Amino acid sequence: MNSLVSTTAIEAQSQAAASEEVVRLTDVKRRFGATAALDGISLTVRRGEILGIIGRSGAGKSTLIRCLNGLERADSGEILIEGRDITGLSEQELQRLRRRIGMIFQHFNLLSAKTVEENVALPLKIEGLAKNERLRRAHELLELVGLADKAKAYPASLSGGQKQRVGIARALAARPALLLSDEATSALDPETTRSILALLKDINRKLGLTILLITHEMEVVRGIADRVAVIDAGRIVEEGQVWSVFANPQAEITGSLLGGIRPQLPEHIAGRLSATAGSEAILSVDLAGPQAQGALFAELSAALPHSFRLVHGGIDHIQNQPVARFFIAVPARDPALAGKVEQFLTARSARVEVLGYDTDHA
Ligand SMILES: Nc1ncnc2c1ncn2[C@@H]1O[C@H](COP(=O)(O)OP(=O)(O)OP(=O)(O)O)[C@@H](O)[C@H]1O
Repeated sequence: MNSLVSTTAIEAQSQAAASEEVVRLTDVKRRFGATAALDGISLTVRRGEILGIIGRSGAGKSTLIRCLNGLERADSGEILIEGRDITGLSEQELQRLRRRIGMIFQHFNLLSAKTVEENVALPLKIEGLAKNERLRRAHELLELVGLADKAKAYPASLSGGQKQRVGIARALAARPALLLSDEATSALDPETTRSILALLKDINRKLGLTILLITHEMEVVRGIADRVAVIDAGRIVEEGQVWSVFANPQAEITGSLLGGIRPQLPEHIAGRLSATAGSEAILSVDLAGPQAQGALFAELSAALPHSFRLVHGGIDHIQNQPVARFFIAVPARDPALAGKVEQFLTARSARVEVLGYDTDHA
């Protein structure tokens, strides 16, 4: 049966109601002594969705993932997997639950003494499937992850990216309802990371697989997630569609995690900004959606000629939505000009901030 839940009528009903939610956490808490590792986490992951959970080291990501697969017990709160609360399950029931949850890890966790096909088939051996069935399924999965020719190889002869492909095939062997990815690309170089994220996205589309991934890299979230939840000190401090959180981060931690992949004011300019006076005012301009396509600056130029010059920035496309961030310089000789430019842009849904005055621009 393709479910964790046993077949009493009431349970079947509640499962149907919750079938679109593979995961639902409500006010989950877990302390270690004085440390609140999880301090009231509530979130949902819908079927077929990819949710990215991002946070700094120590934010609570591993504790969250361990609570989800039952390796850690929550102190309080509710954890529903496919509509069933797992917080009170016995060890034996948790083992059955884990079959519904595939996991991939930063360091792959492959068995070095077993071949690739044996690694992939292992979860099915535990399930009690006959050997020819196990190998048939393993080959099907190796085909899916592009490693059909490595079935007889040992993990030591594979690259990091190939090892993670084996890890993904193994995680999918028992047809899980949920794939948990624990920093699965953190040990990989950027190009291999991109290929693994593309593979996960492809599997998500082909199989409708629900994926919850934890990471400390916004690039990973940007590359694959539908929604993102930002975790800090055991709390979800921000949550939303990836493009919208990238376009308009609310929490300070989100802004800082985004720092590496959003345009930033070049350091040599930032370093010489004055808070009060200079030859140009430097403004940051954030835009998302149709307004971010670029016509806005042409309109600004037409409405207020010679009112600005572009300093830095660009347009990104996230989940097919344009997300733009520019830095512009407005001559300070007319003290009212920066205010007029700001007004023009904010009236058209841009977020504008005066960062300071450039003291050195000729
Ligand atoms: N078994 C434990 N005993 C004591 N403290 C713990 C334990 N597990 C986690 N913690 C503490 O709980 C907090 C959250 O830890 P957790 O490992 O969940 O964070 P994380 O976001 O996964 O960090 P990282 O990215 O570094 O793995 C940290 O302050 C950590 O020191």
